[in-house]
Amino acid sequence: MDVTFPDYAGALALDQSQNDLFLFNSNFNLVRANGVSQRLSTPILSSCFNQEVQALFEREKAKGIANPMIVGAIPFDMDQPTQLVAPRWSERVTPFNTGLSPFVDEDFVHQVVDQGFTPNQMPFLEMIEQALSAFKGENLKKVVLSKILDLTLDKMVDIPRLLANIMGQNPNAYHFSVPLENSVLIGASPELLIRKQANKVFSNPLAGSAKRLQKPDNDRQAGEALVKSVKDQYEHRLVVDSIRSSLMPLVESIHIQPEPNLISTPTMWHLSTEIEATLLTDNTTSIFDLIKNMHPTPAMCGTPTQLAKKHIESLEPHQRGFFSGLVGWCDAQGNGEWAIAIRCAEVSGNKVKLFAGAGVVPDSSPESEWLETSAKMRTMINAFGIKESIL
Ligand SMILES: C=C(O[C@@H]1C=C(C(=O)O)C=C[C@H]1O)C(=O)O
Repeated sequence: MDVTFPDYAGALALDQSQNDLFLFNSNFNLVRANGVSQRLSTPILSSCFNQEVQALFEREKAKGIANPMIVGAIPFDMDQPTQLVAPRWSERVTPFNTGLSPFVDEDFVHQVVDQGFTPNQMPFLEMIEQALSAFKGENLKKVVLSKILDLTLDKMVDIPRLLANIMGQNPNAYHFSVPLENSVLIGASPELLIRKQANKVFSNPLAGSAKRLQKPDNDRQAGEALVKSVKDQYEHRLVVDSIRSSLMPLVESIHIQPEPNLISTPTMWHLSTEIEATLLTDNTTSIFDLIKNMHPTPAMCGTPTQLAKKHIESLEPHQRGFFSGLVGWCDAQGNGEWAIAIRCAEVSGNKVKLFAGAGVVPDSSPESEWLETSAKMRTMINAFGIKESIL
């Protein structure tokens, strides 16, 4: 049966006229929200952040909302302002699963009028070389470096239709559409920083990547080679070790898969580890406290965190903003889910920014990191229906 966009949007309860819809969809929760009752832009690391969250929830409760929600985005740099809101309307329902996937809206096509990378290929390769020389002198073990692709498209982007395409093309991802001040942050992330349900927490870090290939045999071999790659296993282990040590002081028990799984998105292979923990009893740890301990993991930043962050600030010519930050929701009862803002775009009218990063360790090669970051941008290039070869 042919599935048209209106059918698909109907199944998603996507309102085609709403450009300011917040949506977050995982295998566990579909959260939709709309309008702004209160805003919270205080940086998450600010000393008054937790008090402000409490005060915001209290004011919502005073309006008669039993279990208010906060939705939005947290930047890569936790000292920068958040864009969080208590919405006027929200709902959390069982996740979207209509059996309509896969859905590709063949008529949703964009042409690229103008494009530019920051940094361009040559300066990107030099940036990676500089990172490689930084491993020699210091205690640096891994640094994640990124590039931005700025696109001007031939027409304004229809956000609900883009979202339907993202969901149809990437059925297993964390789907999100988050209205920001002057743009919409929208994408299909494969990576979960944290889901919290009462005193149970779950995290699913990824690190170590290979591009999917067209021919099934080659594709399978690329996945197998990733599992055997000492470099990628090392890159991955740094992330898992960091999450273990950030959760340890807060949990009663923790279970971490001994070896990573191989997982795939339509465009990439990744090494993936599932982590489950139970918080200490009588614990007042909020999901934001957990985020403060965990974010940014070495999957987005590097190891050791502060040193890697310093290198990112000096090597990357762009500001990441919300890219490689977090998108999600939480409620006043302490539940919530925050995915990492990757495989996504910031869209404003017909202007689009794509982002992709890659973990650099001493065995990395600059050319491979360029190719890996381009491959990661494919998720969104495909979702926009961009046919020309621009990467
Ligand atoms: C930073 C990105 O991806 C992250 C980096 C990975 C890696 O270096 O192998 C893998 C998955 C993500 O944790 C991105 O997609 O932009």
